[in-house]
Amino acid sequence: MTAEPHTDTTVARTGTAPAVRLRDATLSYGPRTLWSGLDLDVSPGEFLAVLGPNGSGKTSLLRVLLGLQQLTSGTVEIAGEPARRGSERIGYIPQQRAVEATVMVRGSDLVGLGLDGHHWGLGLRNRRERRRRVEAALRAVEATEYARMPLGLLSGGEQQRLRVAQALVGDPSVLLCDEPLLSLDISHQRKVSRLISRQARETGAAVLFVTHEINPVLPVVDRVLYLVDGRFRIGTPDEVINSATLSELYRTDVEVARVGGRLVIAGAEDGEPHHVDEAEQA
Ligand SMILES: Nc1ncnc2c1ncn2[C@@H]1O[C@H](COP(=O)(O)OP(=O)(O)OP(=O)(O)O)[C@@H](O)[C@H]1O
Repeated sequence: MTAEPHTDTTVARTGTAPAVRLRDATLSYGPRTLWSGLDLDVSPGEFLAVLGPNGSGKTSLLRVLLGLQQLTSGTVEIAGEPARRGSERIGYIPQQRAVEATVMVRGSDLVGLGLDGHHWGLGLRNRRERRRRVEAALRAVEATEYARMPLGLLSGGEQQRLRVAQALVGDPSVLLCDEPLLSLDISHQRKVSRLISRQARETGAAVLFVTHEINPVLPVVDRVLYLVDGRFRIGTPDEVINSATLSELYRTDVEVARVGGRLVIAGAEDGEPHHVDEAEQA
């Protein structure tokens, strides 16, 4: 889609080299095109929320940036270089999968992989610095207490906080987060959102944050990429998450209301992806 609301001019305005750049990007699986003509620049320090119903291609976009999935056409660059597997510039919080109860790897070892998982042996060079950084990352997600326990014995939320620490510990230029708040309680949702946005502000990491629930991150989001059935819009939350734009994207009547600083969306075909749940209001 090429019309005016989708034109991405942030980088041109600020003059900063983009951390992520997609040009005329198309991704198809066989005859099915997930998205096409996607032009997107994400600046260092920017927080971009990636929204859309199930199957709209959000995770696939992250896989493209990770070099795990080839574009069908167009180009993708991370910090000026073509996307490639195993880039140490990228921190990645994958969509959560339960770890088998038999997995004996300790939480602190998982976090350490975020520092030297790309280069076997690097950790031996400076063990003290490595330990300091791992411990700081564990403290940041409040995981110190259980960091020595086997992963398989931890709750889903505890495991998730360790994945967040693993993604942050390497001080990445680009932080890719695939629904990182799932399975976290409200208090840890807030803490993790703030932690990720602080990382963006303080280290200049560009954040792409896939989520079905915009409200926990609304205060820290700079722009939104909203994908629906091959169509998309890019802009500030106000530019994109409004009744007119979402009705156009979903091709059905969608109502968006602001309630106490939160967005309530009704009528989207994916249910109500950003409605305020009871726990959130508590
Ligand atoms: N390697 C693949 N080959 C064929 N189809 C694929 C492949 N990977 C993903 N798909 C399909 O592409 C579509 C988009 O998948 P993707 O995981 O990117 O969606 P999503 O927006 O992240 O969805 P969700 O919100 O459910 O996580 C899905 O219908 C999926 O089945």
